[in-house]
Amino acid sequence: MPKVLVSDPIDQAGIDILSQVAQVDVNTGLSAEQLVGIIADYDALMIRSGTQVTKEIIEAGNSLKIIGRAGVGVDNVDVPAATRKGIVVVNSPEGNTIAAAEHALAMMLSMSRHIPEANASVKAGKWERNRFIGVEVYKKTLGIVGLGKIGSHLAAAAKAMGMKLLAYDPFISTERADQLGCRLVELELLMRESDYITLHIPKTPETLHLINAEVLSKMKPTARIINCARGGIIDEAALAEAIKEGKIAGAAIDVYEHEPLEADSPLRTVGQNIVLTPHLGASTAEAQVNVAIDVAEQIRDVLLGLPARSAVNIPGIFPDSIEKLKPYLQLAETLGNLVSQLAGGRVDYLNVQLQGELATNQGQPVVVAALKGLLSQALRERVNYVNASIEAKERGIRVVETRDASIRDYTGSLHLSAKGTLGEHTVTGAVLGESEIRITSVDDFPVNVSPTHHMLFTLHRDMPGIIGKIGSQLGSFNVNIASMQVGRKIVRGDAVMVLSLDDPLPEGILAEILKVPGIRDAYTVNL
Ligand SMILES: NC(=O)C1=CN([C@@H]2O[C@H](COP(=O)(O)OP(=O)(O)OC[C@H]3O[C@@H](n4cnc5c(N)ncnc54)[C@H](O)[C@@H]3O)[C@@H](O)[C@H]2O)C=CC1
Ligand SMILES: O=C(O)CCC(=O)C(=O)O
Repeated sequence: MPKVLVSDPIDQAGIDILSQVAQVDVNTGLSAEQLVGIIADYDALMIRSGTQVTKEIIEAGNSLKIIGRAGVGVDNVDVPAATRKGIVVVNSPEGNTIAAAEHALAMMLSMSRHIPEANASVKAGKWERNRFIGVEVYKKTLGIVGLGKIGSHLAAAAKAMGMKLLAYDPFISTERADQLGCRLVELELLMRESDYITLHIPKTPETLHLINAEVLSKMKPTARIINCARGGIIDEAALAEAIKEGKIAGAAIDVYEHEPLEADSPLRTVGQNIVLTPHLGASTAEAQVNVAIDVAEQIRDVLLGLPARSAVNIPGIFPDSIEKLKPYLQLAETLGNLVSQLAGGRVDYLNVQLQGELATNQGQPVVVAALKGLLSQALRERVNYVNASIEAKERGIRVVETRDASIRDYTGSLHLSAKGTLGEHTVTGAVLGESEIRITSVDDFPVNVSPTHHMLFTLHRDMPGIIGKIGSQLGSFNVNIASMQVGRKIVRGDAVMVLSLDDPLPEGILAEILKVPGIRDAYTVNL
């Protein structure tokens, strides 16, 4: 019988499901070393946010087939390490949406009406009615950062309470924001105009300390901020200082850069203008049953050899023919990611054309893979083969699939065009041999390059000296070029340059490149 380790408190409904197919050991509060010591005995690991599933634990888990996160964020799992080891990571993308949105709402209201301090005061025997004059949220402006599942639910509730809504989400269409009654704006404007700001974004390298001292300084002195998303999105020291110095009116925080919150955290000494809860966003009876059942069912299915419905790292829904399609899925994902970065974040249209032999195949998985790539900048590991189409639909992205079997430049190729904030861009790619992926055109200029982690694309006039100038610009920023190729249709006309780089492009370099005479556009891409 397979063995499942449950290392965080999980609702009994989940344990009951797992027990149908496995021996279940509930062992919470283990240290990382203890987990490394015992994990080799287990086929599955089920966690909440308390367990950090590190590379060392994954490497020691020689029998592990699946890690189930009973919740949304998988930032406490080293997903790349699990993927490399062939371990499926699953989550529950929607099981606690309502709970988290309601917690943010509760935080906003309790902060506005001083509920925690008033409660403590009455329990201490006092009756201080004049000390606790609050403010109403009615007709106030709520700025929602991240208009995904939780942000959208909160928008509906806040609208019903008579609040005006602003939203910042570079990956959501204006139409979707309009539907939710939100005015889509840039972060700076949201920070300036909102009376309440609430964060509902994932923690990624881009969102780490997104709300720093400078961003906090844009807030009105009467404004308040709520973080029920992830610790580390707000710079905690800067937040504590902003409240202590009266630069902002208050904050309500559920999640912390280090959990449990350290004894000497500056947030603990802010005083009465801050409400702190110990990562309770998902802690409702309903949400805990939802996520436990959702994830336990997926663990049970995978242990029975069936696909998982919310795998964050590998496709879970395709039949056996997946082996044949695999290189094309990889191609589609890469091209989707590439075209989303060329077109700018807010893509509202994607055309996927299946060419050659691919046009005669099952197309849907390839389109889904392209969408997964397209949305990966916004949703990271939360977008998977199962939810990519729904996520795209919710973001108002129009998806069109076309086929042209007569295009035979390669056995099978894929042409993607997307329209976003930076205009319409196209990319084509093919699979060479068994599995070698190539980008074969960019904006209809022919090239033949392998995708790499860091790339630079330019649109320029084909004229003497331009390649050298770009080379020296990159050199002056200490960026090493691994390969370079120019694609053009006519001599001395327009051309694209594709550079594969060994290093990420530092900030500011694009502005310098755009100053080079003849360069029309330049894009950095990270694949
Ligand atoms: N406190 C708690 O107990 C809980 C916390 N969470 C956290 O809440 C967060 C949101 O969850 P969901 O709404 O389910 O996720 P979601 O994936 O549905 O929505 C996230 C949204 O953030 C947007 N986004 C991504 N990067 C962005 C950026 N740099 N700037 C602005 N927007 C950006 C995406 O376009 C997306 O619309 C996650 O971090 C999740 O882990 C979720 C449940 C419970
Ligand atoms: O497991 C929990 O209680 C935390 C939930 C959470 O943060 C999430 O689902 O992302």
